[in-house]
Amino acid sequence: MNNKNGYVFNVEEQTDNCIKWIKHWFNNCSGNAKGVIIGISGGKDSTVAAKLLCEAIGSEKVLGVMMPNGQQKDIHDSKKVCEMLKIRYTTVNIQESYQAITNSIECSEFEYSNSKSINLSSHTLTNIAPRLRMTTVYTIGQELSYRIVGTGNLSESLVGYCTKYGDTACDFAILSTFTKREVVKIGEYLGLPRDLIQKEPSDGLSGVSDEENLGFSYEVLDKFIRVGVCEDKKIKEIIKNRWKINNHKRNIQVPHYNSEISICIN
Ligand SMILES: Nc1ncnc2c1ncn2[C@@H]1O[C@H](COP(=O)(O)OP(=O)(O)OC[C@H]2O[C@@H]([n+]3cccc(C(=O)O)c3)[C@H](O)[C@@H]2O)[C@@H](O)[C@H]1O
Ligand SMILES: Nc1ncnc2c1ncn2[C@@H]1O[C@H](COP(=O)(O)OP(=O)(O)OP(=O)(O)O)[C@@H](O)[C@H]1O
Repeated sequence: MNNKNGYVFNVEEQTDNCIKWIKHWFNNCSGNAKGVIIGISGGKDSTVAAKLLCEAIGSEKVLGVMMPNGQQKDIHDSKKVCEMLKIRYTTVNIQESYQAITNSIECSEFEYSNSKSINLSSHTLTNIAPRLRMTTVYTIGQELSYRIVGTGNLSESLVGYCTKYGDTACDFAILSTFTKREVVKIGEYLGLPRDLIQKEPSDGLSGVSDEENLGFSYEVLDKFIRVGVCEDKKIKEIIKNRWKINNHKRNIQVPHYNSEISICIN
């Protein structure tokens, strides 16, 4: 892809740089971690991320965690990824925790509400699973001295298609500078099976594809990101609006009224 500023995605160079950065981060910035943990969903992002990790630090240091919420219809893809990459893996089913937290909240009394209780909407429920997965991987990671890998990409991040403190929570985010289509190109370059990296992107939460949820395709979004062009004016506005209203996920607000905060540790 080439834009007015001369941006070209050189897959070979970008993959190489990413692998070098992972290696550097792990060896120098991870606080002597023993390994890394990645949630393996069977989708393209975690598949490509897992492969990059294996190339960078070796498959023996990568632990995959499969976290179905009850039955997951493509769990065979998750197993296939772990076996293909020869990484150790485990399965933690989050269904019981999901039901427990949902019931506990719905059974609690809220003094301000007329009915004294709340029924969680499907939208709110959607974000519970990613936050339980975050709790799961951080718990295992702390116990094993392993660090948590983020698999979020630039496209999802720019339009906020991710759960705050859910799948966005990580110790290092290895795909964060790549658009969705660039992630696929990296996967192809690394020789990953087409059925895994051409799979239709889905959050595995809402029951529909990302593109149905968002109302535009990643092809359109990624072109807008890299080339600055979006032919459909309505979609252009939707994307710009999503970018604006989700800014809070990329920049956490802190007080700015103390312009000079004094910290004396030296
Ligand atoms: N202006 C503002 N300033 C500061 N904070 C603000 C805020 N507006 C909302 N917030 C906070 O953010 C919360 C809403 O954000 P959040 O909880 O993330 O929830 P939200 O953005 O409403 O939903 C997340 C979306 O991402 C999708 N998703 C999630 C996970 C994975 C994937 C995937 O494909 O991998 C997709 C999911 O299907 C859903 O459509 C609010 O409840 C509030 O606490
Ligand atoms: N069922 C699951 N088991 C383990 N990890 C999961 C599961 N669902 C989501 N995750 C984690 O959350 C991340 C975000 O989910 P998301 O659906 O965006 O990614 P993906 O499935 O890898 O790729 P795609 O967006 O192409 O479907 C995943 O990459 C994975 O690390």
